[in-house]
Order: sequence, then C-alpha cells, then structure tokens
Amino acid sequence: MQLQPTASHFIGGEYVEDKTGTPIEIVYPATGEVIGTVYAATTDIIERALESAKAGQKIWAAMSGRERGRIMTRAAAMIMERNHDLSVLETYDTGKPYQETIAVDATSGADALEYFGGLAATLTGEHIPLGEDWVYTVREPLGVCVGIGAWNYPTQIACWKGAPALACGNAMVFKPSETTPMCALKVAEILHEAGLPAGVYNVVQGMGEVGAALVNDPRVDKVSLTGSVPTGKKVYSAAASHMKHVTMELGGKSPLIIFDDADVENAVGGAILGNFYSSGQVCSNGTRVFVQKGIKEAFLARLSERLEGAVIGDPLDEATSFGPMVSERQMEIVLGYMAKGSEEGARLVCGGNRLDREGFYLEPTVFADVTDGMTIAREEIFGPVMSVLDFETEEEVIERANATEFGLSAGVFTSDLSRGHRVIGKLEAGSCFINSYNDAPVEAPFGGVKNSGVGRENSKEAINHYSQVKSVYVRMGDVEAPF
Ligand SMILES: NC(=O)C1=CN([C@@H]2O[C@H](COP(=O)(O)OP(=O)(O)OC[C@H]3O[C@@H](n4cnc5c(N)ncnc54)[C@H](O)[C@@H]3O)[C@@H](O)[C@H]2O)C=CC1
Repeated sequence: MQLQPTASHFIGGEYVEDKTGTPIEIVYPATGEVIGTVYAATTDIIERALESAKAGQKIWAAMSGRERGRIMTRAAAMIMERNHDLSVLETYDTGKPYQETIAVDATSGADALEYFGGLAATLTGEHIPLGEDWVYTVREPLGVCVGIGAWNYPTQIACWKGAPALACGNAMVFKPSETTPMCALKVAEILHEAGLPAGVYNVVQGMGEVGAALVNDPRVDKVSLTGSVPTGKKVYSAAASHMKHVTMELGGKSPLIIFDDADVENAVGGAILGNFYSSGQVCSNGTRVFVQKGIKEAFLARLSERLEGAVIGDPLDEATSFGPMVSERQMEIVLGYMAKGSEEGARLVCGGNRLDREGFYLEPTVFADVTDGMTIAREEIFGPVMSVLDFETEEEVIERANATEFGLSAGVFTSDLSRGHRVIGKLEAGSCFINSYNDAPVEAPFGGVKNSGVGRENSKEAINHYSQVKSVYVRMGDVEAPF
C-alpha cells in the first residue's frame, strides 16, 4: 500500500518538493506499514513559504470580505463532495476508524470554512460619537499566521486554524504534526482549487525545529498551536519574546461528574464518548470520571457491558468503532500508564493490554477505585484509559475536580438541572457540558483555562484572535494646542 503525497509541501498555490530535508516516514497505524515519505522543510522551503504568505496576504486582504467568504464556502462544499476520499486519507494518517472520520473530520473542517466564510463579510467596526467629533474602528488582519498541529485531528486542526485566519484577511503557513503529514496538504489543495490566491494557505512539513523556526521568524504575526502543555509553554514564550499574538490549544485532564440522580445509560454514553472516541486521543476527554457512591455499581456494570460492544479491527471496515493508537510511541506511553495504574493500586475493571495483532492496538481500559494522587488521575494519558473516582458530596467533588493544573473541559450528568448549572458554574474549565460530552460545533467557542491554553477557536470569539482593531479619531473643528 502506497499513499505517497504529490509532494511534501504546498507553497505559493502549488506542491513543492525538496528531498534534501530530513525524511519523515508516514506509518499506517493499523498495520505499522510505511505508506509514504515526506521531507522536513529546509531553510529554503521555510523562506519560500513565508515569502509566499507575505505576498499572498496583501492580495487576500485587499479583497472584500464577501469575495473571501465566497471562496471559503466553495472550498467547504468541495470538501463535503470529497468527504469519502478525505476520510479514507484521514484514516490512513491517524488510524481512526472510517466510521468516525466520515462523520467528523472533513465535515468539521468544512463546517469551519462555511461558518467563517459566512462571517467574512460581517467583520465591521464601530462608530463612536464624541460630540461633533467621532471615532471609528476598523477590524484589520494580523498578517502572516502560523498554525502548528497535533496528530489527532489533522484535517480539522488545519481548518479550525485556517478558516478564521482567512476570514479576517490573513495568510497561513501551517505545519502539521510530523506523525500525520498528509491531510493538511489536501486542505491547501482544495482551498486553492476553490480560488484562493497563491500563497494564502501554505503547508510545510517538519518536526519541532521547523515549528520553532516559524515561531521565531519576524515575518510571522501570530502563532496558533494545538499540542501538549510542555510544547505550548515553549512556543508561547518564543512568541512572547517577539510580542506575537497566540492561541494555545493544549492538553487536559478533564473531570466528568456523574451524580446519583443521573440517567445511567446517558452517563455511560457520555463517559464512552469522553474516553474512547478516537481511541482516547482527544484533548478535551473527561478522563477523571467522578461517580457518586449511590450510582457507582450500576454505572460500572453498564459500562463494562457496553464496552463489550466495541468493534475493534480494520479501521477501513465501516463496522469498526475502535481503532489503533496513532503511533508505536504513543502506544508505549499509554501502556506505561496502564502498568502504573495497577502498580499504584487502582482496580482494573477491563482492558489493560495491547491486542495480539499487527498495528498499534490497545484495549479500551477502565480503572475503578482511583484516588486523586495516583499518576493516572493526575497526568494526561492521551489514550483509551478511563479513571473512575468515587465521591460523596457536591462541594467535595467540585474542589477535587478543580485540583489540577489543566482546565480544558468539564462535564456534569444529573437530572437536577439547577445543580447542573450550579456545578458547571464552579468548575474551572473553558469548554463545558451538561448531560453530554465532547460536542464541538463550530458555533461554540472551544479552548481552555489554566495550563490548557490561551484564546478560543471556533465561534465569533475566534475572530478576536485573528484580527486587531484600529481606532481612528476624527476631529471636525480646529485643533487647540498650548503653544
Ligand atoms: N487543546 C487542544 O485543542 C488539543 C490538544 N492536544 C494535545 O496535543 C498533545 C498530543 O499531540 P502531539 O503532536 O504529541 O503534541 P506535541 O506538543 O508534541 O506537538 C504538537 C506540535 O508542535 C510541534 N512542536 C514541537 N516542539 C515545537 C517547538 N519547540 N516549537 C514549535 N513547534 C513545536 C510538533 O511538531 C507538533 O506539530 C496532547 O498532549 C494533547 O493534549 C491535542 C489535540 C487537541
């Protein structure tokens, strides 16, 4: 099986190759097979991408918002027409089951392009009267934006960063994760086929060094990263030293709180969505599942039953609902956490092992009787490992849920809606859910507090992070000066 991309990079409206860069093998996680190779961007490639972006941005920003929006919505429609092919590619890039990718990934990318394409013509300023004088404001683009992606949602991340950036009149240089280099190239190709001027959306491949070179370049005005907290701290401080704008979408260890009065079936469904979708490789996952004592046995019993229904297998088979980990390295990291859970005294309810087959497959794993101090309750695992913790009172669970450096998401299951709102109001998290988990429509702001990030993606909020306001004071009379 070979899925060799046309070339490694997409710059100035076309595919560009430079085989002098470090080779990066593309591995299909379901078999471990190498299906292609791309080459990390050299200094020359980075230079070409930034120069193209700088030139393209001027042309793009000079167009009206309506013209920009029309190209973006055309690209959204093209993505939906090609959803099958893009979803198969996403499955090869990440190993996620086709059942998921056909429903979520390209679709969510198209949603972002359609939504921000629609907003592009509405980005106006204010008129502020001051007696006979007045001030008006203009919403201006930032310039050249750099997007740096993680490996779990390569198409979605390329679009979630690209769409608001383009709507505001910026150009983008996007660096996908070295683990999943293929999908962003297709996004760039489709955008240009839809009419995007050359250089407005570029893709360059590479590891952290390429990301760092982009972040430190004076031509770059904004950096948006999706990645881990340690990388986020490095990128944020590099950007700060140049006074650049940032959006940081980082990791989490989010609480999912299930009260005694919750509907068991829905609570189990929420916990499955918040722990095992994409084999648990989702930043907003609710991996600390706090279950009130009265519902614990019913919850664990139903959870175990429903996990038996997971169809683990070939991700390209439409019946498969649970696929491999993205890489051997990530599988090893997660196996390490599974071993730690047992060592530190958590009770293994199910799973805990690598599957005896080719590819990087792990069993969906649940630990019960987990306590707050255990490693599996404190660190982000980024794999299919659910920790179930007991609690007794509302006050106690709020305090324990907030006792973490992270603050990406939080969820509450209860049939008492007053309690649902009261508890959510006290949880330190950016993206929250009541009687649901992990819904991320483009209309809703997405992002974290505390170490989980800065800024918001999606919704009208994202516009504030990809544009800046110019204010213009207009005097109608004479200027009075002291001398
Ligand atoms: N909050 C969110 O929206 C999401 C957060 N994540 C987080 O991402 C992590 C998993 O993804 P990984 O790709 O392993 O994360 P990572 O932090 O290792 O890498 C993220 C990206 O940053 C690049 N990078 C690494 N060092 C850099 C540097 N010094 N300067 C510039 N760029 C650099 C990498 O090449 C990659 O493209 C998890 O911890 C997860 O929580 C993942 C998805 C969504």
